[in-house]
Amino acid sequence: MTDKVSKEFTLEEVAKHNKEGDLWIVVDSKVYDLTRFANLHPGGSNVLYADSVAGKDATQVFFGLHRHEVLLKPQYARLQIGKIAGQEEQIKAPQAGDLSKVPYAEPTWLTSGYHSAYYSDNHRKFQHAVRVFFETVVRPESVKCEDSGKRISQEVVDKMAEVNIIAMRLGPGKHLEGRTLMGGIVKPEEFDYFHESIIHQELARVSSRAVVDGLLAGLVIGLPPVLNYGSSELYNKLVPETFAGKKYVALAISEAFAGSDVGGLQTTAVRDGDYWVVTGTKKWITNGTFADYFTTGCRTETGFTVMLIERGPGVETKQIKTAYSSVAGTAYVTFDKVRVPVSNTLGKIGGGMGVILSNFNHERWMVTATSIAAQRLVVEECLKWATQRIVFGKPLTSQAVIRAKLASMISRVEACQNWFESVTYQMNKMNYSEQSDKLAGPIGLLKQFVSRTGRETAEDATQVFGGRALTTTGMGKLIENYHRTSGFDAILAGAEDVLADLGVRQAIKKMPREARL
Ligand code: HEM
Repeated sequence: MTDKVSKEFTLEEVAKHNKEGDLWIVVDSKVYDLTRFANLHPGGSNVLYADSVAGKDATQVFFGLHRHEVLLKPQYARLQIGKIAGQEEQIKAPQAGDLSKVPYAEPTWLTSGYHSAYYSDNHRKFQHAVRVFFETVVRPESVKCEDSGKRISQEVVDKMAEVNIIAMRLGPGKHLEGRTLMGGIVKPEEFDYFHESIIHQELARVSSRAVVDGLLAGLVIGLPPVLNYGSSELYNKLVPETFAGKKYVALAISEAFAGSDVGGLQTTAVRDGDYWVVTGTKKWITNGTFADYFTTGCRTETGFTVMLIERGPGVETKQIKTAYSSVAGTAYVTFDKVRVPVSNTLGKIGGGMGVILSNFNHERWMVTATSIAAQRLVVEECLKWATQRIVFGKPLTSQAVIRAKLASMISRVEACQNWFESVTYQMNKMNYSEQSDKLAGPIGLLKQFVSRTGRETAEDATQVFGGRALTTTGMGKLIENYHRTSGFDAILAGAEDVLADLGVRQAIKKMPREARL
């Protein structure tokens, strides 16, 4: 006995069902009965009754107008009543963990037949497990939360905690000791920055820009000062509850008064015995709407001091509407005479600038990792679209101007990835203070380069997709999202121009006195 979808028809049989009240079509060898669906079709019913569509093989026109995922949705998949005898489906549904076969859709280290100086088989095994996790657990949540603007559910956070993804997003270090990472694929002492970068890049492949931040980016940037500069009491309190996904942290540095110019901050902490009394405001605080702790930069008598402030009396957060989804929890935070134990000070009193500046490196590096993965996805989308889209009777790829745009996009993402890998290798070889000294400049330059190329790629991709890149649903939805949000990479963790300047200033500082032409 054959089931419904394997029932076989000939094209001649399908051709008889070509009118209102009796409408079949073929897409990629599969026969769909659209008789009842026609009136519900979001693109209207009349397009389906066209001579070139009704009762015909509509594969080409279908893929000019819809993403493959439409056919995979249960409500549409069940319209299939059989297949064409002698034909096999060509466009396979991707399986969780699959590597894309589209050229440049994966970095070379994941592309069959290519080699890498940096990645081992352990990284590949790890990457596969992380991709399966993100595609099966995070992607569905990402789609839901991007639309609703609601924070990521506790259920997903719990699953991330279970495999220690939250802990791993903070990089290698003693905080990983004794933990089973991704089911034991990598030992804590072998976990390196390439492993970490895999997590950031896989996350960016399945998520919108806002979800990348909503998935506890605040913790990734707010917790390291506690790990690196906090007392052992603070460490022992925060590490278990945050890595278990039960408490959230935000980094509260920027203010309406000062963004990249950290020196201009106005939030003040005044000493009162064993307490600081903190008053001021913070703006653009990622995850601030739901954070339990705020790693906060304050002006103190002797300079700038960083401290951990727990949500409690005097702490208020309210959501700021931004160009991306409120799933990121972007907040305006007010501290009104908040009493903070002096033991919550991170680093030396008055030594906050060093705490913040050294913390920036990892954050900026992480932003480049996610930005590069997002750009690569845009390249993949453009290559697919330009191949399947027929204009003036030919695929878009037959237009030299489109090929030139693809050339620029591919070159940019490859340049970014290669520079990123080289910096990541240096991070693996350096301790924290060496990184602070030697990599602040290069990471600043790398980040400004990556965010700039990202916006150029967003522009190019928008031209390739045309009007489809302007709608939040349908063929160009990822391009629309990327175009709308790629600017975040250029601002968050240090504005592009400031970082370019930082990189050059660091280089000038290190110019040898004897250097002459
Ligand atoms: C199994 C068959 C089909 C299903 C399940 C289906 C489903 C959909 C869905 C869900 C949309 C909304 C946009 C999106 O989410 O991508 C859509 C839009 C559309 N569909 Fe279909 N469709 C089918 C076949 C066709 C065919 C054969 C044509 C041929 C002309 C067609 C023409 C359109 C058009 C013109 C739009 C509007 C596109 C836009 O706004 O850019 N559809 N369809």
